[in-house]
Amino acid sequence: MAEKLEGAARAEALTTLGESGWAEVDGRDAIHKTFVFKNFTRAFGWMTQVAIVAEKMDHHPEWSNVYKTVEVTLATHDVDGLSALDVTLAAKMDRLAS
Ligand SMILES: C[C@H](O)[C@H](O)[C@H]1CNC2=NC(N)=NC(=O)C2=N1
Repeated sequence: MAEKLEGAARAEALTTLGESGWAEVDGRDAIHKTFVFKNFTRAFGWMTQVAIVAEKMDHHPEWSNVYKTVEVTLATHDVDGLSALDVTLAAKMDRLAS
């Protein structure tokens, strides 16, 4: 079971994530980022790669896709907030998009 990210560890993680465009969601302990790709094929290809990573982690994004844009929200439902799993998945998403 994941542990809820709190205190200094949470603040530090949010600072680092903020540098790559992740922001806290209003009214919910979750993070959000908008990924914009060159075209639909790139966006969907990235989603496919992320889906495999997410399934291996047993940690799944909330996301939607319109053409070349993917809106992503990450949270850990089991703890009703953020955990290290969200930080790890966010970093993997960034790396696969770069
Ligand atoms: C039973 C299963 O391991 C859990 O429901 C997993 C699946 N994927 C998950 N994904 C996310 N984002 N949060 C969770 O708490 C979560 N829990």
